[in-house]
Amino acid sequence: MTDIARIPHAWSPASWRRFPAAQMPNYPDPVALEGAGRQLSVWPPLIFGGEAATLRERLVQVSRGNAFLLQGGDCAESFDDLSAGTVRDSFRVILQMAVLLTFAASCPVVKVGRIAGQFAKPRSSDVETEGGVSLPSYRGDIVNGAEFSAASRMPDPQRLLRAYSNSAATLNLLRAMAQGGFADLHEVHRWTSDFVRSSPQGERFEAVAQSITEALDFMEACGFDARSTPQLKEVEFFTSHEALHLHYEEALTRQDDATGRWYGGSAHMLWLGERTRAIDGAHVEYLRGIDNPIGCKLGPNARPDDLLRLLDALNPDNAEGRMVLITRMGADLLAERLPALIEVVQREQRRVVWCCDPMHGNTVTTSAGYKTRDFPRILAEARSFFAVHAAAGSYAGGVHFEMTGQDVTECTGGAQGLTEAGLQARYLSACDPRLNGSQSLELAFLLAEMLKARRRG
Ligand SMILES: O=C[C@H](O)[C@H](O)COP(=O)(O)O
Ligand SMILES: C=C(OP(=O)(O)O)C(=O)O
Ligand SMILES: [Mn+2]
Repeated sequence: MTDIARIPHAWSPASWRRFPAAQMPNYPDPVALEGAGRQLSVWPPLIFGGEAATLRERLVQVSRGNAFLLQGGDCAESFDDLSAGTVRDSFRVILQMAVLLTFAASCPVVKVGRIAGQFAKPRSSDVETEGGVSLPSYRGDIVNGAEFSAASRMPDPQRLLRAYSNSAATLNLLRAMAQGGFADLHEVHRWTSDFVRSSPQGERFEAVAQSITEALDFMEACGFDARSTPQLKEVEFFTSHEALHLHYEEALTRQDDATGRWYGGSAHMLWLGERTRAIDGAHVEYLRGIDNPIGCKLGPNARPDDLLRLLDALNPDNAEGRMVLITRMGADLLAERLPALIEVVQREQRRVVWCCDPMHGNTVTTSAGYKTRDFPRILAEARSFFAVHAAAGSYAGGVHFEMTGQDVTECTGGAQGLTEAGLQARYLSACDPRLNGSQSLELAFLLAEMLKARRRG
């Protein structure tokens, strides 16, 4: 394999087309695909380069150990699920998690959703077989439909346009909620959804919310105008998704007038998946040329040498705030495999944010055919991530997880005691199992404890 950055050629938003692209769908009508790309390329970008640059500044603070990254959302957003309710419910759970960490551990939290564009999925197999019938796998709503029928599984370029408009509508609501009063700390009691309120986690959260309200009342009684302080009234919220569908990403790439830099215009942060991070592949080629913060998933088989070559290609200047390394090794393997990666980053003095995805290395399929993850194993990987970093003198900078604000039954375990038999009650995910609102809060309480312990040394 030859590293892409060592092959002399000029980068452009389309230069990825010269390299092998893993996980791309097979479109029956390539002309229609190019047409959809042309349409997207004249529509406005969803984010501005300046916003991506702001996220990089926030990530500099994470890499220096002054803040914590919280990145979460659906495994796969679905077109039909878009409503004010679904967006609001996910957003408020992330707000709740962030406020818990900020309050309990006095740690600023950088909030990034897997939202407003998380529509493309890599799959382990190109085909899915049911009752003796084999069809192309579901690859996310931007490509084809989840329903098991030949018509639905046919890749359709019009879906790129729908992905754009769903993302725009989602982002519009997120921006309104972040800045229009919903995220005001005075509203903290409204962030708990009804089904979480009655759970043990909901009660625990309400106790924290009460303390926050009392702190605000105290500040106001002292004459501090908490109601018009932007830091208390608004939040910064960023979007992200896996940069998998390169026709879509190419079409939304824009050059910043002021700086001449290229930005991916589909989200603030984009990441490389575990299955698309080949050093000679199209996904690395696309991402190396844009200036957004870039994530890179690292599974248990990632070798130190692979990581160095990726960092050379994606961040040749070793700029701070550019790279987020998202390890997803599984609770059993992390302690064995992560130290070598940390060591090479330390030895080569690479500037990165280390983030833990405790979901993707812990997926199992039940005998009834549900993909699930056991909550205690998710917590175990998160704990192990903190412990390994602490032992190496490295900063555990964030977590990346799949969640929804809905009352789903997709991951087993947690305070609700969800069992395998209970999964079928409300298993709604189109792809991987997500934490529900209550399990997400439970994870946040554990993280808060670990952050607090670290702060106290
Ligand atoms: O997040 C996505 C999944 O982990 C990925 O699509 C692989 O899932 P699969 O093994 O069911 O294909
Ligand atoms: C596919 C995903 O992850 P990974 O690339 O780590 O398997 C994902 O984040 O949904
Ligand atoms: Mn997933």
